[in-house]
Amino acid sequence: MDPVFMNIDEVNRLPSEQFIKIFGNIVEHYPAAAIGILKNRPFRDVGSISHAANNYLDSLNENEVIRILQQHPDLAGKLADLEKMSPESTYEQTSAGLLAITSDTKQKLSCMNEQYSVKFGFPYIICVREKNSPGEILDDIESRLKNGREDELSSALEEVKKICRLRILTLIKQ
Ligand SMILES: NC(=O)N[C@H]1NC(=O)NC1=O
Repeated sequence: MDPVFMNIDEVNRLPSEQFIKIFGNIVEHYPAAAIGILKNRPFRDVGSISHAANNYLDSLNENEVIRILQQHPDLAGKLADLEKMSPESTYEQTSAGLLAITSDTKQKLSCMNEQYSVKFGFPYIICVREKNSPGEILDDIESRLKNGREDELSSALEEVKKICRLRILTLIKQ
């Protein structure tokens, strides 16, 4: 991922198309989020960008939320194998150690991912940069598999917000 470090004044001065280009993947493959927060400029600080993104995400209906969840690559899944993930996801999954797991762990993860999406109708999403190891992620998916659909839908959206916040922080010089 090419790091872009801007300060908040530079962010506020960016032409709209540039803003959308740079912030277009703060929500995975969903540039509509960057477009949706443009009107909130000028931002006071990095926190207010992430606040605007959270408000945008909270304004979406269930179908739109599910569409967003479906944009995320599975953890250590097919897209990772094919090296076809976005630079942001590649960075995140690498930093959580997911691209260097044993085939046993990979198989467990794949099996639980499958159970999860069959049960809930959307993929398992977690902000992996907040987890220390693949083992912690396996424990999380195992425990979340026991939840009901409504709870999981809102947990998944909260995880998208965490991923989004960390992606915004990566772009801004503080
Ligand atoms: N499935 C899923 O949670 N994917 C992701 N999570 C994260 O932090 N980056 C991703 O690509």
